Amino acid sequence: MTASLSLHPSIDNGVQPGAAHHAGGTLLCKCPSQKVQVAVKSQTAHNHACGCTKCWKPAGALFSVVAVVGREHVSVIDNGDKLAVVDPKATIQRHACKSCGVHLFGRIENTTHPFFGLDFVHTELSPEKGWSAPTFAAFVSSIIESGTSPASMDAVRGKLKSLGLEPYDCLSPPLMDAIATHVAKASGALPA
Ligand SMILES: N[C@@H](CCC(=O)N[C@@H](CSCO)C(=O)NCC(=O)O)C(=O)O
Ligand SMILES: [Zn+2]
Ligand SMILES: [Zn+2]
Repeated sequence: MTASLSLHPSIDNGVQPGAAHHAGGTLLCKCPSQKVQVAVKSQTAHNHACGCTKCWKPAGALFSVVAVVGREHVSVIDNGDKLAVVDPKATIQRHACKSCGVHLFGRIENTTHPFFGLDFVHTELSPEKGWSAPTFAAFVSSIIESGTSPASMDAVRGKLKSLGLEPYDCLSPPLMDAIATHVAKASGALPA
């Protein structure tokens, strides 16, 4: 791999900072007409590049870029009949457009999951600017599961670091700590 290595079109030339005040926007699928439209009426959080095999990636991208937002801020506003859940057994139920394949939002329905209440969204699907910027890269080693050569991983991690996106092979330490804290409170190892 070379310096022209492409990770995702929204970060390849540098990460754009988010706006201090951002009211949200509308996510659009990639159909030429009758687009699925999903309103997200809040700024997002924990935006990250994700190398896992399950998150939606634009054509040719090695990574998805995905953030979370409270599910109460997410609503389908048009052409919702085109949506279907990609894998009903997955923890994150990704609602995708049946025509173009884009994932409009991923929802956790398990009320005991540490991230219950948060939806996963790809804000590149919105024409609005100012969404929170990605701050790390998750599940980096997972791009091998999609066919990336292990020999490319030094270059991939190097480019992520050069973009200021620290690479992790799971989630970031604060998110892993939050998950572990939730588990410990549920088991009684920590006070609830
Ligand atoms: N190696 C696997 C990892 C998949 C995975 O665990 N993905 C995470 C992160 S998705 C957004 O950060 C996850 O929480 N998945 C739950 C789910 O997808 O339902 C692979 O690459 O497939
Ligand atoms: Zn579509
Ligand atoms: Zn993912």
